[in-house]
Formats: sequence, C-alpha cells, structure tokens
Amino acid sequence: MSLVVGLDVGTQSVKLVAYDPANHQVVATHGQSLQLIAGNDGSREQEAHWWIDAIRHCFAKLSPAQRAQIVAIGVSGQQHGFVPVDAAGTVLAPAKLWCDTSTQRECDEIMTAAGGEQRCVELAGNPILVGYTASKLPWTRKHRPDAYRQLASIMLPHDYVNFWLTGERWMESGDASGTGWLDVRTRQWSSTMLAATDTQRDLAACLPPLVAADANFSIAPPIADELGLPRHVRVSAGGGDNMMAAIGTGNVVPGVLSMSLGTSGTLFAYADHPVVDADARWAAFCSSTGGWLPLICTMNCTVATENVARAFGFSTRDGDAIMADTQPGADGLTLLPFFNGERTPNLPYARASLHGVDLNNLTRGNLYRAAMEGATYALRNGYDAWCDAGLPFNAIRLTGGGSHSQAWRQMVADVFNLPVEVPAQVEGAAFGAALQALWAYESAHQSNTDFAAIAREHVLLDERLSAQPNASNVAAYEGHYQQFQRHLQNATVFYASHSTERAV
Ligand SMILES: Nc1ncnc2c1ncn2[C@@H]1O[C@H](COP(=O)(O)OP(=O)(O)O)[C@@H](O)[C@H]1O
Ligand SMILES: O=C(CO)[C@@H](O)[C@H](O)COP(=O)(O)O
Repeated sequence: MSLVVGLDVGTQSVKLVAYDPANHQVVATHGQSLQLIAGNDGSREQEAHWWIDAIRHCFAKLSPAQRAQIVAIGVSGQQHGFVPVDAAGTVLAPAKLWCDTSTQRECDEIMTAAGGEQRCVELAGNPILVGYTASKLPWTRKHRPDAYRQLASIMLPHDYVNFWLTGERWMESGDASGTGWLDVRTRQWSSTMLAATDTQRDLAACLPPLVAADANFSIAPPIADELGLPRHVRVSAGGGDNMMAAIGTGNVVPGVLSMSLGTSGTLFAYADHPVVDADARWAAFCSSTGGWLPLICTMNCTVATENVARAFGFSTRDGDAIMADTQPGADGLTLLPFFNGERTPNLPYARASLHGVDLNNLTRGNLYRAAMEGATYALRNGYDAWCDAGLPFNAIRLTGGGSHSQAWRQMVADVFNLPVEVPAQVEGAAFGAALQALWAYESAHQSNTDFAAIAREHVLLDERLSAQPNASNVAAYEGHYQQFQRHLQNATVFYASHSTERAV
C-alpha cells in the first residue's frame, strides 16, 4: 500500500491527512493547534517555526509502518502570509498573516504609486487589499528595518513549509496571486506593481521562481530521516488553502461552487479563464491546478462564532445545542461581525456591531445565532456580486470547521437558497493537498494524468450531511438579510469617514 499525505497549515491548526488512494481510504488524520499573536493595531502574526513544530507533531502521530508507506506529500497553507527569509534560509521576523489589518496605510501608498485602484486591477487583476502580502513589505521596511535589510526571499506560509521539506525555494501561481504582485492573466510578476511596492530594491530578486502546478520535488534526505519517511518521497507544488480546498471539494472543473467555513469564510469556483472584475468585487486568483479561482473571502467567519462562544464559556462544538431553541433572524438581533476589520466588504478599520437589542432577546443562543447569521450574510453579500455578474450556481460544496455544524449547513442552504453538499473528507484543504500530491506523483510515473479524473474518482459526497433549502426559512432569512444590508450600508458610511485611523 502507498500513502499520499496532505498537510494544511491553517490559521488555528496544522492538519495532516494520510490517504490510501488504491483503497479510497483516509488511514489517519491528525491535528496540532497553533497560537496567534494579536495586537491592538490589528496585527496578526505567527512564528514560522510553530508551523514546522506542529508538522513534526503530526508526523510523529503516524505509526512507523504508515510513515514507511508514504510516497508523496502536498502542502496547503493559509494564504497571503509574509515570511521574510535571509540568504541562509533563516526566518527574519514573525510572519504577518492574511488576517492582519495593520497595513492599510501601506496598501494605500502602493495603490497611489501604481496609479490607483483601477490601475492595479488592470496590471494584476486585483487591487492591493489589506491582508494581501504586498503591503506587508513596506510595513516591514518601516517597522522592522533589520529584517528588511537582510531580506533575500519572500515566501508564503506553504512555500516556507515546502522550503523546509525540500531545501528548495519556489512559488506556484495559486497562492502567488494572493500577493497582489502577480498578473493573474499572464501568471507573471507585474514589474509595475513590484516597483510601486518598493522603489529601493528589485523585489523580483526576492521572489522564488514560479513553477507549474504539476511540478514536484525531492524531500531533503535529512528531513526524510528526521520524520521517519522514505528518502524517495516527492513533494508537490502545493498551494493556498482555498486552492487546495477547491481540489478537495472536487472544484477542478467549471460550474462547482465551494464554501469554506474556517477562521475566514470563503467562496470559490474553478474557471478555465481569468475572471477579473473591473470593480474588484472579488479576488481574481489563479487555481493551483493550472486554471483560475475567483474567490470571495471574509476575514470574520468562525472568528465571530468563536468570539461569542468564548464570551459565554462554551465550545463551538456545542453551539448547535445552544442555539437549538432560536429561530432564523435571532429574534431581531443583527451582528455585523467585523471584529478585526474586514476585506469583503472592504472595511479594514471596522469593528463588530450588534443591532436590534431589546429587553428580551439578549440570550446566548440568540447571540450565537446572530454571529453565525452575520458570518453567513457577509458571504452572501459577496455572492450577490457574482449573481449580478451572471455567475450563477446550483449547489454549494461545504468544507472547513464550521461545516461540522448541522445548524450551519442548514443555514447556508436557506440563506443562499441552494442545496448544500458535503464531501466525505471534511478537511477539504488537507485532502486536496493529498490529491495534488497524488496527481504530481502519478504524473511523474505515467503520462496523461487527468486531474478532473482524479477528483471524480476520489472526492465523494456524504449524502447524510446534505441540506436542502427550507422555503419558510428562506423567506425569513431574506428579510433579515435585507436588514443586515441596511446596517452594512450605514457602517460603510461611518467607516468611510474614519478611513485614516481606527474608529473607537
Ligand atoms: N461543530 C462545530 N460547530 C461550529 N463551528 C465549528 C464546529 N467544529 C469546528 N468549528 C469551528 O471551526 C473552526 C476551525 O475551522 P478550520 O477550517 O480548521 O480553520 P482554519 O483552517 O482557519 O484553521 C474553529 O474556529 C471552530 O470554531
Ligand atoms: O485570506 C484568505 C483567502 O484569500 C483566507 O482564506 C486565508 O487563506 C486563511 O484561511 P483559513 O485559515 O481560514 O482556512
């Protein structure tokens, strides 16, 4: 038996999935939680070595016999993180993450230097939004001058893990498109965007070479020995966690819509051509399978449910029971869940706000429901832009931690008025990474390996977890969603007048 392994370096944990493709069986899943360094300025950082330590722990939980059967590894990672590395391969500072909102000033500076937001979209397909990698570079120049001076390579989280595994530096287009520097139409760096980010040095020299999606590399012998793996293990190109979750949910052909309910909330759909919006209402990313992956990302998804659960001292795993007696609309409560600013809608300086409190509705069940509804409405708000642009879908494939909740699965079906399907492998990003590893491994051993065929064969749905829209809930949510939209419009006006400093 041969095993392929998918690793997902998420925001809250590292997950490992060991998959036996011949028998269509996941033989092991292990996880190790991660800490977060959070600052009042909106900064969100992690130490890169925490990811490596967590990966070591995950491999150690596999039996020696399982480790001996591994033939390929694929790495998925939270997107956009900035890992500054020196010429010797040493990490120079904590990684600023996708959810770090402390760099809006630097986003504005880059866009001004490039000729404005519209010009950025023309050059690269995307504006420079807070959270994307680009603004973290000038922030580092200002706030961590020593790290900036010694900087030799810019890596994304999954690139750094690949570098540790193989000793080689590379990037692939899926995650690279989340830097803000890649022209997603041509899959080449935009020299204008790079120059607008830094006039003092040639950033292109700091970016590892771009490789094709089916590239694969040898594991470094000392790392294979340390982890107890065969020295012939191959490491695939890897990708951003949403790109990998696209694979893990079978989203490798046009027409499928996936949603991930993790720390972030995301919606994405494979396309065989670049899907750029002139008004930048969505992220125009590449996929990690050679195509494109238009994506909507909210920064506050399980951030919202976690925050409320923590305040009331329960676990989100018990959330369904706690909200069991509540109704769609949370008895009039509406939560705008922008706890640390937001990217979609673009409100980097926002904070969360609660509306509609009366003398009776302020219960933990209603508040938890309002958090889940607010997180879901924020995604629906992004989805509406796709519908306006004529990109309709007829089902949603759900993944990420929130998909464990039956209440949330039903809420998604009702708020979007679409059937919800859940893949049997709920760790969509880690499983997708394992399938990419399988693809790369098979490509190296036989010709004409068809990725769509791999997804068709290995991505199975768990019918027991499906949810169908319920007509009366759909109507109730529609009215409440319109209420959410009105509060959102007011928040947009409010934060537009507080655009240069954090509103309190
Ligand atoms: N049964 C559940 N109900 C609601 N939320 C859940 C449940 N199980 C897990 N979660 C949420 O899933 C989140 C983790 O999701 P995950 O996709 O692993 O995140 P990330 O990839 O961002 O680290 C946690 O915030 C947790 O609250
Ligand atoms: O910024 C984005 C996508 O553009 C996020 O989706 C990150 O990729 C983090 O993902 P999770 O840790 O929530 O899975």
